[in-house]
Amino acid sequence: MNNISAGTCEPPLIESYEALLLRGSESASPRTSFDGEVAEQCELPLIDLADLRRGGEARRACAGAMARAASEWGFFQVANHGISARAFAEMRREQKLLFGAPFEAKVSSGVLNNSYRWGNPTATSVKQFLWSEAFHVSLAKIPHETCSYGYGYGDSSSLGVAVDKLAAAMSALARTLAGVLAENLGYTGNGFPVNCDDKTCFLRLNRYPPCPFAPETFGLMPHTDSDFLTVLHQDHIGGLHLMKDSEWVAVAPNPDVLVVNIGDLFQAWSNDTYKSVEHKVIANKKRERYSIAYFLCPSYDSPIGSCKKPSLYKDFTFGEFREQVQDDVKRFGYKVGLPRFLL
Ligand SMILES: O=C(O)CCC(=O)C(=O)O
Ligand SMILES: [Fe+2]
Repeated sequence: MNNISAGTCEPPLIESYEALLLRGSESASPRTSFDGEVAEQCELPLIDLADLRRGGEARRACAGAMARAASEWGFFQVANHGISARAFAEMRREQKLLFGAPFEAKVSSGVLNNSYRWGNPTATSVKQFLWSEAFHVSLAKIPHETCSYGYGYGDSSSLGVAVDKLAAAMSALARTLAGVLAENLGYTGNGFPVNCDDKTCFLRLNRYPPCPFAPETFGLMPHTDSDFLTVLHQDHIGGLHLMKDSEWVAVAPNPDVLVVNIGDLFQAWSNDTYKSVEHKVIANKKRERYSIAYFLCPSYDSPIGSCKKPSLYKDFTFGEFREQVQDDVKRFGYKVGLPRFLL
């Protein structure tokens, strides 16, 4: 990393990739290696949230369709979601400025609470390399002074405002969707998930630079999300793939809708009724791609529990789940996830 010239905004992906190639180790586990097949494009189930607001039979049908998609696909798209195109455009503008800042500034200026990541520091072969950079922002605190990254790029107030505004809108939407899905399984409590507020969640700003080794390279490796539910806004480039009936399928990109997926915690709480499905991003040779993900998470000390007895899973808190995931990634190079907690 010593040969980075001042002002270069790109992380040293090529250098790191080539260093891994030189190491020549092909020890990637089979579950993380690229299979080289071009996946078919699919249309995810599309849920019109205007029906939810209509109430009565329209709401019931909408909730039913959402629950079906959550159990058959683990994924769906929502239209008429109520978040303005302007809020996404403003965030995207800030996102582009932020990723356009010098690499050194992204790494060391402390911007967005030191949440910058790039590549895959634990990769032992090119099959595990990630052609992406991201700010994985805990919403516990985004003090506005950490929104400044100097070098004359961007200014603290507009980045902070865009993050706050979008996080609030995505939070409200994620909670509404989680509430409807929980209600569908008989939940009658107030607000779902419990112990979840604006400060326990995460916002992730992703950028996938053009990749000379595409499409044989991951932007993001196959994974499931360690949360209750994720809401994703992507641009028009495409690259997101998900596992459907044991095959990878590509999600047709549509910036006018949001992609929603069930996370591990919802799968556990729903006793496997809703599915936390593996997904990945394939890098693109020519075009850069941006996405924004909101992760609906409870506080670390929250017991996840189950809506049905007997539960398929041991009792665990979100903190215990995260710790186990981190331990497994350190020990094996990949996340084991929910199977660790099966009874
Ligand atoms: O960028 C995407 O399309 C997917 C992002 C994702 O899966 C994640 O951030 O967990
Ligand atoms: Fe994900």
